[in-house]
Amino acid sequence: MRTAYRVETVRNAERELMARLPEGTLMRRAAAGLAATCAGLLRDRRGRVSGARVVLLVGSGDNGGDALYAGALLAGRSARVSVVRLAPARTHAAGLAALLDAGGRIADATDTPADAVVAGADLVLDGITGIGGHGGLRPEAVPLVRAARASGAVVVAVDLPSGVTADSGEVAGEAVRADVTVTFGTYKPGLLIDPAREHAGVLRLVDIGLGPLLPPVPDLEVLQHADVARLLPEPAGESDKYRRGVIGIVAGSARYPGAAVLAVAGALRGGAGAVRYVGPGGDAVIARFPETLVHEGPPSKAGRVQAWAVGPGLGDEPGTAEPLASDVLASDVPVLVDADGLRLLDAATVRARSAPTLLTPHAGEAAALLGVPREEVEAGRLAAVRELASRYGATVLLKGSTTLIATPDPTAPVRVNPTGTPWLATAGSGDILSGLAGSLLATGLPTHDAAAAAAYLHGLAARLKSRGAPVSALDVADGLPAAWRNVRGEA
Ligand SMILES: NC(=O)C1=CN([C@@H]2O[C@H](COP(=O)(O)OP(=O)(O)OC[C@H]3O[C@@H](n4cnc5c(N)ncnc54)[C@H](OP(=O)(O)O)[C@@H]3O)[C@@H](O)[C@H]2O)[C@@H](O)CC1
Ligand SMILES: [K+]
Repeated sequence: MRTAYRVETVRNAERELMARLPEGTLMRRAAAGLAATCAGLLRDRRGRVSGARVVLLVGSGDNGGDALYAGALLAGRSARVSVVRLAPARTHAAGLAALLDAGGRIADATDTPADAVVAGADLVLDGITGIGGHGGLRPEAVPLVRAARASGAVVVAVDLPSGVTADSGEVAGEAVRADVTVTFGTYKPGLLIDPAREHAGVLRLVDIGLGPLLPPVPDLEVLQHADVARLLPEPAGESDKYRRGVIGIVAGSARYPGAAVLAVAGALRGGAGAVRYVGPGGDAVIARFPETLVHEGPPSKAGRVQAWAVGPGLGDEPGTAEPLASDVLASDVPVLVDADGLRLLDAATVRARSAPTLLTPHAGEAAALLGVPREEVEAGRLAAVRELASRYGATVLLKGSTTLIATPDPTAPVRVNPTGTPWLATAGSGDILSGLAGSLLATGLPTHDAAAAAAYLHGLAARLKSRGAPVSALDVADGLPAAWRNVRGEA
């Protein structure tokens, strides 16, 4: 599992560690890891480090210090290293001295404009701001950062791309776009959540000895194959279909019968022993999946289920979606609410439920629930998912370029789903996810585990099926068994 911690927590751990070590040890460790990564990138690019042109963009804090010490190490290997200081009077003095000693030069006090110096680089090291930065890049940094991007140099961010918000993944104004980010001690939330994540490129974590001093519960966690494999249900020899769990799907409408088929397609691959379908799409469902148990009356009369998934394609006709959703929410089993089911959702009703609720909005639906513009949710995904979970007393899976899962407990880590492909943004793929997550809920997984395992398998199935090409929602459903095996290391 990958974990991320907020700046305040990182600083506390760093302070404790620094008190036990000789001065400067942490920065030297950070710089050594940074220089090793840069050397590897330069070897990949031009075969050797010697003679490579490296430009350091150095701000006024310790982030610049890291860049300067790493620059000194590269200069010691005969790279041609120049530093452009953004705040010459406040540059890390010992780092600058080390660089100059090793043969580096100052480029901001010459006749050549700094952006021209940057334009000639093989590698640009962004040491403008790290965890001490606030707000986007300041105006004097913008032309330099644009020149770095335009030059074709490899851009390596030190700890974080400068200009992104470490704790939230927000980007206020302009920020560095890195090819690689070398981060120290632990990941920070901004490296894992869009829009900042997009600025970070490939992530490398350098161990500076912080691990034992970080608290056991992180702010974010990113599950990986082994974590998801542990969550997936495994039928015991004596399991019959009822013991494996029955999922009830309430989806589709005269206008959107396909949503019923897609939600059932997801549910059939989620491990439940049987899928019950309730709604007007029964004929279409049976035609495609004859193993489904279909029912036309209200969900409460459909027979026993261990979980419900309600919402995909229910439509917005008054008098149809609402009674179905209300009936399901009145049940005493876990309920997943998606799409049209979210439209009329009342926080008090959800909070009063006796069993857990899982909401699976995309940014637009989340914005409607919160009463804010969609752009606000997209810019601040972490705050939005936390706020929704707290307001509704529910687990919330916020879909999108980085899918986030929050529980109502504000001290519990938010999960970030690492799988997926941009091709997954396709009609009906959310319906598959609803069925799949509902099915995992019916097998007895806790809500946040069902949500995390479903998002992971769904994104992986899309990736396996897509391999760079467009995928349809049904392709994703078809890819789920392979994703399941892949997670368990069986394929
Ligand atoms: N602590 C440790 O043990 C270790 C720390 N390490 C390293 O230190 C980094 C943290 O260093 P830090 O605390 O000095 O802050 P840092 O990120 O350099 O920036 C703060 C400076 O920037 C300025 N500034 C702020 N916003 C700005 C903006 N938008 N645009 C431009 N300038 C802006 C602000 O000054 P201001 O102008 O706001 O007064 C302030 O002077 C950390 O990320 C890691 O790289 C590693 O070596 C491992 C060991
Ligand atoms: K940086």
